[in-house]
Amino acid sequence: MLLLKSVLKHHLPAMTGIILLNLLSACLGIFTISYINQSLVQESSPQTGLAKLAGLLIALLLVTLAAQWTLTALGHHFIWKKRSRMVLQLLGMSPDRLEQQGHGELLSMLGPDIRNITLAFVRLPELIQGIVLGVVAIGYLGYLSLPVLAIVMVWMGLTFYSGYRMVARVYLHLREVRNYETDLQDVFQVVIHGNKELALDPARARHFYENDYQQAALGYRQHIIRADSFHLSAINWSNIMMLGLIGLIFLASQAMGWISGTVATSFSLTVLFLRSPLLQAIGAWPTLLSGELAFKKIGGMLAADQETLPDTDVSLPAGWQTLRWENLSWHYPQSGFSVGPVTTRLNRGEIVFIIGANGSGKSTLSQMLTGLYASPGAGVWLDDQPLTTAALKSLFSVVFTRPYLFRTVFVSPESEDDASAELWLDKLGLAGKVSIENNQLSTLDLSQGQKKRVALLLALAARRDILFLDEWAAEQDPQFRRYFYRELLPWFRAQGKTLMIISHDDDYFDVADRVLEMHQGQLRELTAEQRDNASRDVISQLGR
Ligand SMILES: Nc1ncnc2c1ncn2[C@@H]1O[C@H](COP(=O)(O)OP(=O)(O)OP(=O)(O)O)[C@@H](O)[C@H]1O
Repeated sequence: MLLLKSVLKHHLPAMTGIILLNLLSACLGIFTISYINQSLVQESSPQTGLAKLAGLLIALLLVTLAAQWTLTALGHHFIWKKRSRMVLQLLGMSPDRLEQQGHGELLSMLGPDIRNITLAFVRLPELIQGIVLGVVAIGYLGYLSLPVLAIVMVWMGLTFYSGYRMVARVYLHLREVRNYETDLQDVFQVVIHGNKELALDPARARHFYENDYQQAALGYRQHIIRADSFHLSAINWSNIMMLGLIGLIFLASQAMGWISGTVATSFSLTVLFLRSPLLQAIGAWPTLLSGELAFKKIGGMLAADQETLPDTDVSLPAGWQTLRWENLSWHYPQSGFSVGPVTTRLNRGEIVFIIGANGSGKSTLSQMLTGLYASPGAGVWLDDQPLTTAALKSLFSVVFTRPYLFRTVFVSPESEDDASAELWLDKLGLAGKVSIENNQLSTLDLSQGQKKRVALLLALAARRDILFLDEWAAEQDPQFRRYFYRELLPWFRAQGKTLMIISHDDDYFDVADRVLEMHQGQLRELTAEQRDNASRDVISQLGR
Protein backbone atom coordinates (compact mmCIF):
# COMPACT_ATOMS: atom_id res chain seq x y z
CA MET A 1 0.00 0.00 0.00
CA LEU A 2 1.46 3.31 -1.16
CA LEU A 3 -0.07 5.23 1.73
CA LEU A 4 1.41 2.88 4.31
CA LYS A 5 4.78 2.84 2.52
CA SER A 6 4.91 6.61 2.56
CA VAL A 7 4.13 6.73 6.30
CA LEU A 8 6.77 4.09 6.98
CA LYS A 9 9.32 5.95 4.86
CA HIS A 10 8.81 9.29 6.58
CA HIS A 11 8.08 8.08 10.13
CA LEU A 12 9.99 4.81 10.50
CA PRO A 13 10.99 5.17 14.19
CA ALA A 14 7.46 6.22 15.22
CA MET A 15 5.87 3.40 13.21
CA THR A 16 8.32 0.86 14.69
CA GLY A 17 7.34 2.05 18.18
CA ILE A 18 3.65 1.78 17.30
CA ILE A 19 4.02 -1.74 15.93
CA LEU A 20 5.96 -2.77 19.05
CA LEU A 21 3.18 -1.32 21.23
CA ASN A 22 0.64 -3.29 19.20
CA LEU A 23 2.76 -6.40 19.62
CA LEU A 24 2.88 -5.85 23.36
CA SER A 25 -0.87 -5.31 23.42
CA ALA A 26 -1.45 -8.53 21.44
CA CYS A 27 0.87 -10.56 23.69
CA LEU A 28 -0.85 -9.19 26.79
CA GLY A 29 -4.25 -10.08 25.31
CA ILE A 30 -3.24 -13.66 24.53
CA PHE A 31 -1.52 -13.99 27.90
CA THR A 32 -4.72 -12.80 29.62
CA ILE A 33 -6.74 -15.49 27.80
CA SER A 34 -4.24 -18.13 28.73
CA TYR A 35 -4.28 -16.91 32.34
CA ILE A 36 -8.09 -16.96 32.53
CA ASN A 37 -8.30 -20.44 31.05
CA GLN A 38 -5.41 -22.13 32.78
CA SER A 39 -4.15 -20.30 35.89
CA LEU A 40 -6.98 -18.16 37.29
CA VAL A 41 -8.79 -21.04 38.98
CA GLN A 42 -5.54 -22.35 40.45
CA GLU A 43 -4.72 -19.11 42.34
CA SER A 44 -4.44 -19.42 46.14
CA SER A 45 -7.49 -17.21 46.73
CA PRO A 46 -10.20 -15.56 44.60
CA GLN A 47 -8.88 -12.14 45.76
CA THR A 48 -5.40 -12.91 44.38
CA GLY A 49 -6.93 -14.12 41.11
CA LEU A 50 -9.11 -11.02 40.88
CA ALA A 51 -6.18 -8.67 41.63
CA LYS A 52 -3.98 -10.32 39.01
CA LEU A 53 -6.78 -10.32 36.46
CA ALA A 54 -7.52 -6.64 37.14
CA GLY A 55 -3.80 -5.81 36.80
CA LEU A 56 -3.61 -7.65 33.48
CA LEU A 57 -6.76 -5.97 32.14
CA ILE A 58 -5.60 -2.48 33.15
CA ALA A 59 -2.19 -3.09 31.55
CA LEU A 60 -3.92 -4.39 28.40
CA LEU A 61 -6.21 -1.36 28.27
CA LEU A 62 -3.36 1.12 28.73
CA VAL A 63 -1.04 -0.50 26.19
CA THR A 64 -3.83 -0.86 23.59
CA LEU A 65 -4.94 2.74 24.04
CA ALA A 66 -1.34 3.97 23.86
CA ALA A 67 -0.83 2.04 20.60
CA GLN A 68 -4.01 3.45 19.07
CA TRP A 69 -3.54 7.02 20.28
CA THR A 70 0.04 7.17 19.00
CA LEU A 71 -0.98 5.94 15.58
CA THR A 72 -3.93 8.32 15.38
CA ALA A 73 -1.71 11.27 16.39
CA LEU A 74 0.89 10.24 13.83
CA GLY A 75 -1.86 9.95 11.20
CA HIS A 76 -3.14 13.46 11.85
CA HIS A 77 0.41 14.81 11.80
CA PHE A 78 0.90 13.08 8.43
CA ILE A 79 -2.34 14.61 7.09
CA TRP A 80 -1.35 18.08 8.28
CA LYS A 81 1.98 17.79 6.48
CA LYS A 82 0.35 16.37 3.36
CA ARG A 83 -2.27 19.12 3.25
CA SER A 84 0.35 21.85 3.81
CA ARG A 85 2.48 20.41 1.00
CA MET A 86 -0.56 20.31 -1.28
CA VAL A 87 -1.43 23.94 -0.62
CA LEU A 88 2.19 24.94 -1.27
CA GLN A 89 2.13 22.96 -4.50
CA LEU A 90 -1.12 24.61 -5.58
CA LEU A 91 0.26 28.05 -4.69
CA GLY A 92 3.23 27.41 -6.97
CA MET A 93 1.21 25.82 -9.78
CA SER A 94 1.04 27.78 -13.04
CA PRO A 95 -2.44 29.00 -14.01
CA ASP A 96 -2.54 26.87 -17.15
CA ARG A 97 -1.87 23.68 -15.17
CA LEU A 98 -4.50 24.68 -12.65
CA GLU A 99 -7.00 25.15 -15.50
CA GLN A 100 -6.04 21.81 -17.03
CA GLN A 101 -6.63 19.94 -13.77
CA GLY A 102 -10.19 21.22 -13.61
CA HIS A 103 -11.86 22.79 -10.61
CA GLY A 104 -13.89 19.69 -9.72
CA GLU A 105 -10.74 17.59 -9.56
CA LEU A 106 -8.92 20.13 -7.40
CA LEU A 107 -11.87 20.55 -5.04
CA SER A 108 -12.16 16.77 -4.72
CA MET A 109 -8.50 16.66 -3.85
CA LEU A 110 -8.68 19.33 -1.17
CA GLY A 111 -11.99 18.07 0.25
CA PRO A 112 -13.01 14.42 -0.07
CA ASP A 113 -9.53 13.08 -0.86
CA ILE A 114 -7.91 14.55 2.22
CA ARG A 115 -10.94 13.47 4.27
CA ASN A 116 -10.55 9.91 2.97
CA ILE A 117 -6.86 9.83 3.86
CA THR A 118 -7.74 11.12 7.34
CA LEU A 119 -10.39 8.40 7.75
CA ALA A 120 -7.88 5.82 6.57
CA PHE A 121 -5.61 6.87 9.42
CA VAL A 122 -8.46 6.75 11.88
CA ARG A 123 -9.05 3.10 10.88
CA LEU A 124 -5.38 2.16 10.47
CA PRO A 125 -4.94 1.21 14.17
CA GLU A 126 -7.65 -1.44 13.73
CA LEU A 127 -5.85 -2.95 10.76
CA ILE A 128 -2.45 -2.98 12.41
CA GLN A 129 -3.92 -4.31 15.64
CA GLY A 130 -5.76 -7.05 13.74
CA ILE A 131 -2.65 -8.13 11.86
CA VAL A 132 -0.35 -8.09 14.89
CA LEU A 133 -2.90 -9.88 17.03
CA GLY A 134 -3.40 -12.48 14.30
CA VAL A 135 0.35 -13.20 14.13
CA VAL A 136 0.69 -13.46 17.93
CA ALA A 137 -2.41 -15.64 18.20
CA ILE A 138 -1.10 -18.01 15.52
CA GLY A 139 2.12 -18.39 17.52
CA TYR A 140 0.16 -19.18 20.66
CA LEU A 141 -2.16 -21.65 18.89
CA GLY A 142 0.86 -23.37 17.34
CA TYR A 143 2.30 -23.77 20.81
CA LEU A 144 -0.98 -25.38 21.93
CA SER A 145 -1.38 -27.80 19.00
CA LEU A 146 0.22 -27.80 15.58
CA PRO A 147 -2.35 -30.09 13.83
CA VAL A 148 -5.28 -27.99 15.03
CA LEU A 149 -3.36 -24.83 14.08
CA ALA A 150 -3.03 -26.32 10.58
CA ILE A 151 -6.83 -26.67 10.41
CA VAL A 152 -7.26 -23.13 11.72
CA MET A 153 -4.80 -21.76 9.16
CA VAL A 154 -6.43 -23.53 6.19
CA TRP A 155 -9.86 -22.39 7.34
CA MET A 156 -8.73 -18.83 7.91
CA GLY A 157 -6.82 -18.82 4.61
CA LEU A 158 -10.03 -19.83 2.82
CA THR A 159 -11.99 -17.22 4.74
CA PHE A 160 -9.57 -14.40 3.99
CA TYR A 161 -8.99 -15.37 0.38
CA SER A 162 -12.72 -15.16 -0.35
CA GLY A 163 -12.91 -12.00 1.77
CA TYR A 164 -10.05 -10.55 -0.25
CA ARG A 165 -11.86 -11.28 -3.54
CA MET A 166 -14.87 -9.38 -2.25
CA VAL A 167 -12.72 -6.49 -1.05
CA ALA A 168 -11.06 -6.31 -4.50
CA ARG A 169 -14.54 -5.60 -5.91
CA VAL A 170 -14.97 -2.94 -3.22
CA TYR A 171 -11.80 -1.27 -4.55
CA LEU A 172 -13.08 -1.27 -8.13
CA HIS A 173 -16.33 0.39 -7.12
CA LEU A 174 -14.56 2.90 -4.88
CA ARG A 175 -12.52 4.02 -7.90
CA GLU A 176 -15.74 4.77 -9.74
CA VAL A 177 -17.09 6.51 -6.64
CA ARG A 178 -14.01 8.77 -6.65
CA ASN A 179 -14.64 9.74 -10.30
CA TYR A 180 -18.29 10.52 -9.64
CA GLU A 181 -17.19 12.56 -6.62
CA THR A 182 -15.28 14.85 -9.00
CA ASP A 183 -18.33 15.14 -11.26
CA LEU A 184 -20.42 16.04 -8.23
CA GLN A 185 -17.97 18.77 -7.25
CA ASP A 186 -18.33 20.21 -10.77
CA VAL A 187 -22.11 20.06 -10.44
CA PHE A 188 -22.00 21.81 -7.06
CA GLN A 189 -19.96 24.60 -8.62
CA VAL A 190 -22.70 25.09 -11.20
CA VAL A 191 -25.32 25.18 -8.45
CA ILE A 192 -23.39 27.93 -6.66
CA HIS A 193 -21.98 29.97 -9.54
CA GLY A 194 -24.87 29.51 -11.96
CA ASN A 195 -27.42 30.12 -9.23
CA LYS A 196 -28.95 33.28 -10.72
CA GLU A 197 -29.26 31.89 -14.26
CA LEU A 198 -30.85 28.69 -12.92
CA ALA A 199 -33.20 30.62 -10.64
CA LEU A 200 -34.44 32.66 -13.59
CA ASP A 201 -34.82 29.74 -15.97
CA PRO A 202 -36.73 26.81 -14.39
CA ALA A 203 -36.52 24.78 -17.61
CA ARG A 204 -32.74 25.00 -17.56
CA ALA A 205 -32.71 24.25 -13.82
CA ARG A 206 -34.84 21.13 -14.43
CA HIS A 207 -32.65 20.06 -17.33
CA PHE A 208 -29.53 20.56 -15.22
CA TYR A 209 -31.04 18.66 -12.27
CA GLU A 210 -32.34 15.76 -14.33
CA ASN A 211 -29.28 15.37 -16.49
CA ASP A 212 -26.02 16.72 -15.08
CA TYR A 213 -26.80 16.32 -11.39
CA GLN A 214 -28.68 13.01 -11.55
CA GLN A 215 -26.08 11.44 -13.81
CA ALA A 216 -23.34 12.18 -11.29
CA ALA A 217 -25.48 11.45 -8.21
CA LEU A 218 -26.92 8.19 -9.55
CA GLY A 219 -23.52 6.98 -10.70
CA TYR A 220 -22.17 7.74 -7.24
CA ARG A 221 -25.10 5.98 -5.55
CA GLN A 222 -24.85 2.90 -7.75
CA HIS A 223 -21.17 2.35 -7.08
CA ILE A 224 -21.21 3.24 -3.38
CA ILE A 225 -24.04 0.72 -2.84
CA ARG A 226 -22.05 -1.97 -4.63
CA ALA A 227 -18.89 -1.11 -2.72
CA ASP A 228 -20.77 -1.24 0.61
CA SER A 229 -22.55 -4.49 -0.33
CA PHE A 230 -19.29 -6.28 -1.10
CA HIS A 231 -17.80 -4.85 2.06
CA LEU A 232 -20.68 -6.05 4.25
CA SER A 233 -20.61 -9.45 2.54
CA ALA A 234 -16.91 -9.75 3.34
CA ILE A 235 -17.56 -8.93 7.02
CA ASN A 236 -20.49 -11.32 7.39
CA TRP A 237 -18.73 -14.08 5.56
CA SER A 238 -15.68 -13.75 7.83
CA ASN A 239 -17.89 -13.58 10.94
CA ILE A 240 -19.74 -16.78 10.09
CA MET A 241 -16.59 -18.61 9.09
CA MET A 242 -15.03 -17.75 12.48
CA LEU A 243 -18.00 -19.31 14.26
CA GLY A 244 -17.66 -22.35 11.99
CA LEU A 245 -14.03 -22.55 13.01
CA ILE A 246 -14.97 -22.85 16.68
CA GLY A 247 -17.22 -25.80 15.80
CA LEU A 248 -14.38 -27.38 13.88
CA ILE A 249 -12.01 -26.97 16.84
CA PHE A 250 -14.43 -28.78 19.16
CA LEU A 251 -14.89 -31.46 16.53
CA ALA A 252 -11.11 -31.96 16.50
CA SER A 253 -11.19 -32.24 20.25
CA GLN A 254 -14.22 -34.53 20.66
CA ALA A 255 -14.31 -36.66 17.52
CA MET A 256 -10.62 -36.93 16.68
CA GLY A 257 -9.26 -36.56 20.21
CA TRP A 258 -6.39 -34.41 18.91
CA ILE A 259 -6.60 -32.00 21.83
CA SER A 260 -8.04 -31.94 25.34
CA GLY A 261 -11.20 -30.05 26.21
CA THR A 262 -9.12 -27.37 28.02
CA VAL A 263 -6.93 -26.79 24.95
CA ALA A 264 -10.04 -26.72 22.75
CA THR A 265 -11.45 -24.05 25.07
CA SER A 266 -8.19 -22.08 24.84
CA PHE A 267 -8.36 -22.35 21.05
CA SER A 268 -11.98 -21.21 21.00
CA LEU A 269 -11.38 -18.34 23.42
CA THR A 270 -8.44 -17.17 21.29
CA VAL A 271 -10.48 -17.38 18.10
CA LEU A 272 -13.32 -15.47 19.79
CA PHE A 273 -10.83 -12.90 21.10
CA LEU A 274 -9.42 -12.57 17.57
CA ARG A 275 -12.79 -12.39 15.91
CA SER A 276 -13.67 -8.84 16.75
CA PRO A 277 -10.27 -7.24 15.89
CA LEU A 278 -10.10 -9.26 12.68
CA LEU A 279 -13.60 -8.21 11.67
CA GLN A 280 -12.69 -4.62 12.49
CA ALA A 281 -9.56 -4.97 10.37
CA ILE A 282 -11.66 -6.25 7.46
CA GLY A 283 -14.14 -3.45 8.12
CA ALA A 284 -11.32 -0.91 8.02
CA TRP A 285 -10.06 -2.19 4.69
CA PRO A 286 -12.40 -0.26 2.33
CA THR A 287 -11.71 2.97 4.22
CA LEU A 288 -8.03 2.31 3.78
CA LEU A 289 -8.61 1.58 0.10
CA SER A 290 -10.41 4.91 -0.31
CA GLY A 291 -7.48 6.60 1.45
CA GLU A 292 -5.07 4.77 -0.81
CA LEU A 293 -6.99 5.83 -3.93
CA ALA A 294 -7.03 9.45 -2.76
CA PHE A 295 -3.34 9.31 -1.91
CA LYS A 296 -2.49 7.98 -5.38
CA LYS A 297 -4.71 10.56 -7.06
CA ILE A 298 -3.05 13.43 -5.20
CA GLY A 299 0.39 11.97 -5.86
CA GLY A 300 -0.40 11.62 -9.57
CA MET A 301 -1.62 15.18 -9.87
CA LEU A 302 0.93 16.99 -7.77
CA ALA A 303 3.98 14.71 -7.87
CA ALA A 304 6.26 17.05 -9.81
CA ASP A 305 5.17 20.31 -8.24
CA GLN A 306 7.41 22.22 -5.88
CA GLU A 307 6.57 22.14 -2.20
CA THR A 308 8.07 25.49 -1.24
CA LEU A 309 6.63 28.97 -1.26
CA PRO A 310 7.79 31.06 -4.24
CA ASP A 311 10.86 33.17 -3.50
CA THR A 312 9.90 36.71 -2.46
CA ASP A 313 13.47 37.95 -2.37
CA VAL A 314 13.91 39.05 -5.99
CA SER A 315 16.17 42.03 -6.65
CA LEU A 316 15.75 44.23 -9.73
CA PRO A 317 17.86 47.18 -10.88
CA ALA A 318 16.09 50.31 -9.54
CA GLY A 319 16.61 52.45 -12.62
CA TRP A 320 15.80 49.95 -15.36
CA GLN A 321 14.82 51.50 -18.67
CA THR A 322 13.64 48.79 -21.06
CA LEU A 323 11.96 45.44 -20.67
CA ARG A 324 12.26 43.22 -23.73
CA TRP A 325 10.59 39.90 -24.61
CA GLU A 326 11.78 37.67 -27.44
CA ASN A 327 9.99 34.76 -29.08
CA LEU A 328 7.17 34.33 -26.57
CA SER A 329 4.75 31.69 -27.74
CA TRP A 330 1.79 29.79 -26.34
CA HIS A 331 -0.47 27.04 -27.56
CA TYR A 332 -3.75 25.81 -26.04
CA PRO A 333 -3.98 22.11 -26.94
CA GLN A 334 -7.69 22.05 -25.98
CA SER A 335 -8.75 24.75 -28.47
CA GLY A 336 -5.76 24.62 -30.83
CA PHE A 337 -5.33 28.40 -30.48
CA SER A 338 -1.75 29.70 -30.63
CA VAL A 339 -0.21 33.04 -29.76
CA GLY A 340 3.14 34.22 -31.06
CA PRO A 341 5.98 34.14 -31.60
CA VAL A 342 5.91 37.57 -30.01
CA THR A 343 8.90 39.87 -29.72
CA THR A 344 8.25 43.24 -28.15
CA ARG A 345 9.53 45.76 -25.62
CA LEU A 346 8.28 48.16 -22.97
CA ASN A 347 10.09 51.37 -22.05
CA ARG A 348 9.94 52.62 -18.50
CA GLY A 349 7.25 55.27 -17.95
CA GLU A 350 5.34 54.40 -21.13
CA ILE A 351 1.61 53.92 -21.50
CA VAL A 352 1.12 51.05 -23.95
CA PHE A 353 -2.31 49.89 -25.15
CA ILE A 354 -2.97 46.38 -26.43
CA ILE A 355 -6.02 46.27 -28.65
CA GLY A 356 -7.70 43.62 -30.78
CA ALA A 357 -10.93 41.76 -31.41
CA ASN A 358 -12.52 39.33 -28.94
CA GLY A 359 -10.61 36.07 -28.91
CA SER A 360 -7.58 37.54 -30.69
CA GLY A 361 -5.33 36.50 -27.78
CA LYS A 362 -4.87 39.67 -25.70
CA SER A 363 -5.48 38.07 -22.29
CA THR A 364 -3.33 35.09 -23.25
CA LEU A 365 -0.60 37.53 -24.21
CA SER A 366 -0.94 39.27 -20.84
CA GLN A 367 -0.23 35.96 -19.09
CA MET A 368 2.78 35.38 -21.34
CA LEU A 369 4.19 38.89 -20.87
CA THR A 370 3.86 38.74 -17.09
CA GLY A 371 5.47 35.29 -16.80
CA LEU A 372 2.31 33.40 -15.79
CA TYR A 373 2.41 31.27 -18.96
CA ALA A 374 5.94 30.00 -19.50
CA SER A 375 7.04 30.07 -23.15
CA PRO A 376 9.70 27.49 -23.89
CA GLY A 377 12.61 28.94 -25.88
CA ALA A 378 11.65 32.54 -25.05
CA GLY A 379 13.95 35.15 -23.54
CA VAL A 380 13.23 38.18 -21.37
CA TRP A 381 15.72 40.96 -20.74
CA LEU A 382 15.75 43.99 -18.48
CA ASP A 383 18.29 46.41 -19.95
CA ASP A 384 20.19 43.51 -21.50
CA GLN A 385 20.18 41.50 -18.25
CA PRO A 386 18.37 38.18 -18.71
CA LEU A 387 15.42 37.92 -16.33
CA THR A 388 14.21 34.85 -14.47
CA THR A 389 10.47 34.17 -14.48
CA ALA A 390 10.31 35.07 -10.76
CA ALA A 391 12.02 38.42 -11.46
CA LEU A 392 9.71 39.09 -14.41
CA LYS A 393 6.62 38.41 -12.29
CA SER A 394 7.91 40.74 -9.59
CA LEU A 395 7.75 43.68 -12.03
CA PHE A 396 3.97 43.44 -12.54
CA SER A 397 0.76 44.20 -10.71
CA VAL A 398 -2.08 42.87 -12.83
CA VAL A 399 -5.81 43.50 -12.63
CA PHE A 400 -7.38 40.61 -14.52
CA THR A 401 -10.79 40.77 -16.17
CA ARG A 402 -12.29 38.83 -13.25
CA PRO A 403 -9.99 39.82 -10.39
CA TYR A 404 -9.88 38.11 -7.02
CA LEU A 405 -10.17 40.61 -4.16
CA PHE A 406 -8.10 40.06 -1.03
CA ARG A 407 -9.17 41.84 2.14
CA THR A 408 -5.62 42.54 3.30
CA VAL A 409 -4.35 45.60 1.47
CA PHE A 410 -0.59 45.79 2.08
CA VAL A 411 1.39 42.58 2.38
CA SER A 412 4.27 44.34 4.15
CA PRO A 413 2.80 47.55 5.57
CA GLU A 414 4.98 50.66 5.83
CA SER A 415 4.46 53.90 7.78
CA GLU A 416 3.26 56.03 4.85
CA ASP A 417 0.79 53.37 3.61
CA ASP A 418 -2.28 54.79 5.38
CA ALA A 419 -1.86 58.13 3.62
CA SER A 420 -1.27 56.45 0.24
CA ALA A 421 -4.32 54.25 0.68
CA GLU A 422 -6.51 57.24 1.59
CA LEU A 423 -5.32 59.05 -1.53
CA TRP A 424 -5.98 56.03 -3.76
CA LEU A 425 -9.46 55.53 -2.29
CA ASP A 426 -10.16 59.15 -3.08
CA LYS A 427 -8.71 59.00 -6.60
CA LEU A 428 -10.68 55.83 -7.34
CA GLY A 429 -13.95 57.33 -6.12
CA LEU A 430 -14.20 54.81 -3.29
CA ALA A 431 -13.93 57.18 -0.33
CA GLY A 432 -17.06 56.89 1.81
CA LYS A 433 -17.86 53.51 0.28
CA VAL A 434 -14.85 51.48 1.37
CA SER A 435 -12.41 52.20 4.17
CA ILE A 436 -9.26 50.48 5.36
CA GLU A 437 -8.96 49.58 9.02
CA ASN A 438 -5.98 47.67 10.35
CA ASN A 439 -4.83 47.11 6.78
CA GLN A 440 -8.15 45.36 5.95
CA LEU A 441 -10.78 46.51 3.48
CA SER A 442 -14.00 47.30 5.32
CA THR A 443 -16.25 45.61 2.73
CA LEU A 444 -16.24 43.70 -0.52
CA ASP A 445 -20.01 43.91 -1.00
CA LEU A 446 -19.71 46.20 -3.98
CA SER A 447 -20.89 46.64 -7.55
CA GLN A 448 -18.79 45.13 -10.37
CA GLY A 449 -17.35 48.52 -11.31
CA GLN A 450 -16.49 49.25 -7.67
CA LYS A 451 -14.88 45.83 -7.29
CA LYS A 452 -12.65 46.64 -10.25
CA ARG A 453 -11.64 49.88 -8.53
CA VAL A 454 -10.76 47.95 -5.36
CA ALA A 455 -8.74 45.52 -7.50
CA LEU A 456 -6.81 48.49 -8.89
CA LEU A 457 -6.20 49.76 -5.36
CA LEU A 458 -4.80 46.35 -4.39
CA ALA A 459 -2.61 46.39 -7.50
CA LEU A 460 -1.23 49.80 -6.48
CA ALA A 461 -0.64 48.52 -2.95
CA ALA A 462 1.61 45.79 -4.36
CA ARG A 463 4.06 48.61 -5.27
CA ARG A 464 5.25 47.05 -8.52
CA ASP A 465 6.84 49.06 -11.35
CA ILE A 466 4.39 48.04 -14.07
CA LEU A 467 0.60 48.13 -13.86
CA PHE A 468 -1.09 45.75 -16.30
CA LEU A 469 -4.85 46.28 -16.62
CA ASP A 470 -7.00 43.87 -18.66
CA GLU A 471 -10.12 45.67 -19.93
CA TRP A 472 -10.25 47.46 -16.60
CA ALA A 473 -12.57 50.24 -17.73
CA ALA A 474 -15.18 47.91 -19.26
CA GLU A 475 -17.45 48.06 -16.18
CA GLN A 476 -16.96 51.77 -15.44
CA ASP A 477 -19.59 54.40 -16.19
CA PRO A 478 -18.76 56.78 -19.10
CA GLN A 479 -17.80 59.61 -16.76
CA PHE A 480 -15.40 57.55 -14.68
CA ARG A 481 -14.06 55.86 -17.80
CA ARG A 482 -13.15 59.24 -19.22
CA TYR A 483 -11.59 60.25 -15.90
CA PHE A 484 -9.63 56.96 -15.87
CA TYR A 485 -8.13 57.45 -19.35
CA ARG A 486 -7.68 61.20 -19.26
CA GLU A 487 -6.60 61.76 -15.65
CA LEU A 488 -5.85 58.59 -13.74
CA LEU A 489 -3.51 57.00 -16.28
CA PRO A 490 -1.35 60.15 -16.62
CA TRP A 491 -1.38 60.44 -12.81
CA PHE A 492 -0.17 56.84 -12.42
CA ARG A 493 2.59 57.62 -14.88
CA ALA A 494 3.51 60.73 -12.90
CA GLN A 495 3.72 58.47 -9.83
CA GLY A 496 6.41 56.45 -11.61
CA LYS A 497 4.29 53.63 -13.00
CA THR A 498 4.69 52.05 -16.41
CA LEU A 499 1.34 51.00 -17.84
CA MET A 500 0.16 48.23 -20.12
CA ILE A 501 -3.56 48.48 -20.81
CA ILE A 502 -5.74 46.03 -22.71
CA SER A 503 -8.55 48.15 -24.07
CA HIS A 504 -11.49 48.23 -26.48
CA ASP A 505 -12.07 51.94 -25.79
CA ASP A 506 -11.04 53.41 -29.14
CA ASP A 507 -12.08 56.91 -28.02
CA TYR A 508 -9.02 57.03 -25.81
CA PHE A 509 -6.29 55.38 -27.89
CA ASP A 510 -4.60 58.78 -28.14
CA VAL A 511 -3.66 58.51 -24.44
CA ALA A 512 -1.20 55.74 -25.28
CA ASP A 513 2.42 56.30 -26.23
CA ARG A 514 2.29 53.12 -28.29
CA VAL A 515 -0.53 50.88 -29.47
CA LEU A 516 0.01 47.16 -30.06
CA GLU A 517 -2.62 45.18 -31.92
CA MET A 518 -3.39 41.47 -31.49
CA HIS A 519 -4.82 39.72 -34.51
CA GLN A 520 -5.39 35.97 -34.47
CA GLY A 521 -2.59 35.41 -32.00
CA GLN A 522 -0.08 37.69 -33.73
CA LEU A 523 1.10 41.01 -32.28
CA ARG A 524 2.12 44.05 -34.27
CA GLU A 525 2.76 47.64 -33.35
CA LEU A 526 0.57 50.23 -35.08
CA THR A 527 2.32 52.98 -36.97
CA ALA A 528 1.40 56.64 -36.36
CA GLU A 529 -0.84 56.55 -39.42
CA GLN A 530 -2.60 53.36 -38.37
CA ARG A 531 -3.12 54.86 -34.93
CA ASP A 532 -4.73 57.92 -36.48
CA ASN A 533 -7.03 55.66 -38.47
CA ALA A 534 -7.84 53.79 -35.32
CA SER A 535 -9.17 56.90 -33.58
CA ARG A 536 -12.79 55.75 -33.65
CA ASP A 537 -13.32 52.15 -34.64
CA VAL A 538 -9.98 50.48 -34.84
CA ILE A 539 -11.26 46.97 -34.36
CA SER A 540 -13.57 46.98 -37.32
CA GLN A 541 -10.90 48.55 -39.51
CA LEU A 542 -7.96 46.40 -38.50
CA GLY A 543 -8.99 43.43 -36.44
CA ARG A 544 -11.78 41.46 -38.03
N1 LIG B 1 -8.24 28.11 -21.03
C1 LIG B 1 -8.26 28.01 -22.37
N2 LIG B 1 -8.19 26.81 -22.94
C2 LIG B 1 -8.20 26.69 -24.27
N3 LIG B 1 -8.27 27.71 -25.12
C3 LIG B 1 -8.34 28.93 -24.62
C4 LIG B 1 -8.33 29.16 -23.21
N4 LIG B 1 -8.41 30.48 -23.00
C5 LIG B 1 -8.46 31.06 -24.21
N5 LIG B 1 -8.42 30.13 -25.18
C6 LIG B 1 -8.41 30.36 -26.63
O1 LIG B 1 -7.58 31.47 -26.89
C7 LIG B 1 -8.26 32.43 -27.67
C8 LIG B 1 -7.84 33.81 -27.18
O2 LIG B 1 -8.37 34.02 -25.89
P1 LIG B 1 -8.03 35.32 -25.08
O3 LIG B 1 -8.77 35.26 -23.81
O4 LIG B 1 -6.56 35.48 -25.01
O5 LIG B 1 -8.64 36.43 -26.06
P2 LIG B 1 -8.86 37.98 -25.82
O6 LIG B 1 -8.27 38.67 -26.99
O7 LIG B 1 -8.37 38.39 -24.48
O8 LIG B 1 -10.43 38.06 -25.91
P3 LIG B 1 -11.47 39.09 -25.21
O9 LIG B 1 -11.30 40.44 -25.86
O10 LIG B 1 -12.77 38.50 -25.53
O11 LIG B 1 -11.16 39.10 -23.74
C9 LIG B 1 -9.73 32.14 -27.51
O12 LIG B 1 -10.40 32.39 -28.71
C10 LIG B 1 -9.79 30.66 -27.17
O13 LIG B 1 -9.92 29.92 -28.37
